Amino acid sequence: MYAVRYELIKTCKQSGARLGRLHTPHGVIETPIFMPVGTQATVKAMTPEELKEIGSQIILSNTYHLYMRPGHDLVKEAGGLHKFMNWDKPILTDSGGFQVFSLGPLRKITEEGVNFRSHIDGSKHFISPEKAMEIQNALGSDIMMAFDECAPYPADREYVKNSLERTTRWLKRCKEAHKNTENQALFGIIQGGMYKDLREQSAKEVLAVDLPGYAIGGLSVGEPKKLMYEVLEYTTPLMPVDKPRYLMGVGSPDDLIEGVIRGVDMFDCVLPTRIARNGTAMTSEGKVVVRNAKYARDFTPLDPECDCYCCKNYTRAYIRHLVKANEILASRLISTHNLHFLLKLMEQVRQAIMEDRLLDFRAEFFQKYGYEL
Ligand SMILES: Nc1cc(N)c2c(=O)[nH][nH]c(=O)c2c1
Repeated sequence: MYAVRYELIKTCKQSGARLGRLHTPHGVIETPIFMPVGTQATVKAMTPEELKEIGSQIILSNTYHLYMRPGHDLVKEAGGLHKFMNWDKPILTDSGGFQVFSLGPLRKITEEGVNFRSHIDGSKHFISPEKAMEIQNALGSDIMMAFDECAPYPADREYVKNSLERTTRWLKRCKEAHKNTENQALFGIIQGGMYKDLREQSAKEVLAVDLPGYAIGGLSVGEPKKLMYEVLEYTTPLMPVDKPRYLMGVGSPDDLIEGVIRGVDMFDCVLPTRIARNGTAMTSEGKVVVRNAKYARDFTPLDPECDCYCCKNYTRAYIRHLVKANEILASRLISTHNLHFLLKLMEQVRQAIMEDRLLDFRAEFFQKYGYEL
């Protein structure tokens, strides 16, 4: 019996996309779902109450960052991550591998694990699959990610093959080391870069490890969108239909829709909150870079079709003023809007799947947003 159970509700007749429910110890999640990213135990600029208000069902937090600061032992002493950050809905934690690998020259990979220096103070550290499990067990997340290596893009075939095979060996060590299996679900991660046969090999090896869910890693790492869609096209059909499929690091409106059409159930990305802090909003008519002078006297909402707190109460002119004045409220308002926009988009996607018209919805949305089909 796993801590997390996926229930397939319906498959869209028009697209093959899936409607599901993910049952977790902290509540049921309607899928397909977008997970706001709360790197350091906070979705930047948002309170948990505001996240719930805009419809967040689950959030993601980063193992590497919480290990570095304030430390997983402190979070455990506080009663776990849910209590520490006052969030009583589901939490997914990544394994830390991706952040550690992003440290570039500061890290050294061995079969045992990864030696690296802290991005905060340069101190030396080592994370192994066992350590990644210890940290996530201490955090108490509902879904824990296996310690893996996300191959860079581009990467040569031999590197990607060796890397995926090590990721498989690490996954087996993760499963062995995982405690608290009744309350925390471990997900495996399929790698293999942009090579079809290596994706098939990684899927075969990772899916042979019996787990409650699986992720597709190694995408959204700088490859062209079309290439990501192509890899998804032949990877998701290899995955079990009765378990959730999580595409890591993906979160633009077009990629979410294209991912769902290709059978993905879960997504996460820093994009909506990151671009918000740079003064860019996602709207029903495409991106609005609100700091642009053309909005100086635009007394209309960021998005005329949006019913979020930001769009109901503030104008582009006011938000532009806040951005130019580097006011904290700018990040708060645009983050609120962008997250609401993506969560609302996923609600519309779920409705379109229910009505067997997801491809029609894509055509309508792309036309309005300014995407090319
Ligand atoms: N784009 C990506 C974002 C991520 N957070 C991850 C990850 O955490 N692990 N493994 C991955 O391959 C990966 C890819």
